[in-house]
Amino acid sequence: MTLVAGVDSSTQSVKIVVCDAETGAVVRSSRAPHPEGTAVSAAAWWDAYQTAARQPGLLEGVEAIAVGGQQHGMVTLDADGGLVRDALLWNDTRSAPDATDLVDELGGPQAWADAVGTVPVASMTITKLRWLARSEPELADKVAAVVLPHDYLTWELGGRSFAPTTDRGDASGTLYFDAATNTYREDLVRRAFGRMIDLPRVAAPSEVVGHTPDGIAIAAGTGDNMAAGLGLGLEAGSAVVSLGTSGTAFARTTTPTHDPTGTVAGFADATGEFMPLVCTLNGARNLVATADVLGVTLDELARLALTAPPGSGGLVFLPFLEGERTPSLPNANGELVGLTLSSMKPANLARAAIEGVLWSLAYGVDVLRDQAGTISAITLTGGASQSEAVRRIATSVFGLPVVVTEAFESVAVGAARQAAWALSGELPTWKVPVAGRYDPTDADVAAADDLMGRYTEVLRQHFDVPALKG
Ligand SMILES: Nc1ncnc2c1ncn2[C@@H]1O[C@H](COP(=O)(O)OP(=O)(O)O)[C@@H](O)[C@H]1O
Ligand SMILES: O=C(CO)[C@@H](O)[C@H](O)COP(=O)(O)O
Repeated sequence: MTLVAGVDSSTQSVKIVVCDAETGAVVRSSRAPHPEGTAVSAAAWWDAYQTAARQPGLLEGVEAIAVGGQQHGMVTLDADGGLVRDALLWNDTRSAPDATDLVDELGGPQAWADAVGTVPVASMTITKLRWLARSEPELADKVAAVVLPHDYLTWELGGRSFAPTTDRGDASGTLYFDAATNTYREDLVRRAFGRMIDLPRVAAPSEVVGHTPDGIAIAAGTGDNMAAGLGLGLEAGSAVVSLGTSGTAFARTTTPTHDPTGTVAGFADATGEFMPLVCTLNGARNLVATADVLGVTLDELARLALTAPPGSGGLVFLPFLEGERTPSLPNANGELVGLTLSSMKPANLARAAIEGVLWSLAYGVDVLRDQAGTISAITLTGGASQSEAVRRIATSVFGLPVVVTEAFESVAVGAARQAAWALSGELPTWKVPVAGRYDPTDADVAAADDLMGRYTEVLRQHFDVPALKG
């Protein structure tokens, strides 16, 4: 059996899977936690990878490996390859004013949508470059190169024996890469940082970029969402909704998108096509926080939520516990609206948290449809997709068929599939372990419409969101 490995280096942890290159079946796996916080040393991710990889026999017989990594994080290297400062992560909002400045300087949101397919918000690497140049000029002076989390791990995996590489999927999240022409926009780097820096070479989707000291072929790797797309075999016409630390909704298109409202980011995927994507800062952790407040486990939260009616008795939970990126409200706090003697029940709060987190992505799917065309089903993935309540409530929030998988590390498996592609030169067809499909009833579709109306109205009343659809 030919074996390949995939790595998911995401916000909260690293996961490694070893798969049969022919079928994709996972034969071994391991994981290790990442440090908390929105500014983290990239060395800690490499340490976590090494801890997970030390599991006896894990990588035995593996012939190729690839890394899917959390997107956008700014990893700064000096001329000797040392880390200049902690990486600022995708969910670090300190560069929000820099995003506003960059949007204005280029001539507004449409100019950015035209240039690189995406309007800057604090998550994007380019805004972090500007923040660094403005806020820490002495450190900025030391920066020779900037790479993304997956680029850094790929480089370390190769024992730093080749120059850093990236792929067009992850590069498209920097906002100084134009995925329509596959070129870096050096003018935008200079605009943000004041000078040019070394950037990783953009490898082809099925390329072997180097080898580990043990002789394992290393594939290009990609962003975690792009890897999940590969792991789930995403095709045009459906969307993936991921509930990890972030919430994301993304589709696959053959042409680039350019959404000037900033809701949909015009990223590239890991196959050579495009991946329009909506991302929120508030995924699974809002559910964890709600379970904590209610003093219950995540399983109990799910059981409780399923005892409440659709609409949670009138409770509306705007899930902005970590500020928000889509819509762009970096300084927002969450809101719980509609408290009455009858609605203020633990079960309603449990369900409202799930409805709120899913609603923000249902809103995203609505806008995604405008950009990507028909979306006729949703596949759920990410840590919180294992919640029975999330799975069952999703149909009455999206009003669409919802496909769920067995417990499945879609990012790590997608990275492994890319490794198999690089090894053989053929993208293998792997079976996705689908556990079930929930088709919405007429009542679910009506509940989804009602929820969308109520949430959009509360959002409109409580926050200034000029580009709000509907
Ligand atoms: N049954 C569940 N219900 C809700 N949240 C869950 C459940 N299982 C795991 N999670 C949450 O999912 C998150 C981890 O998901 P994951 O996709 O691995 O995140 P990331 O890729 O961002 O590190 C954690 O916050 C964890 O608490
Ligand atoms: O910023 C984005 C997508 O644009 C996030 O989706 C990050 O890629 C982090 O992902 P998770 O750690 O939540 O999987």
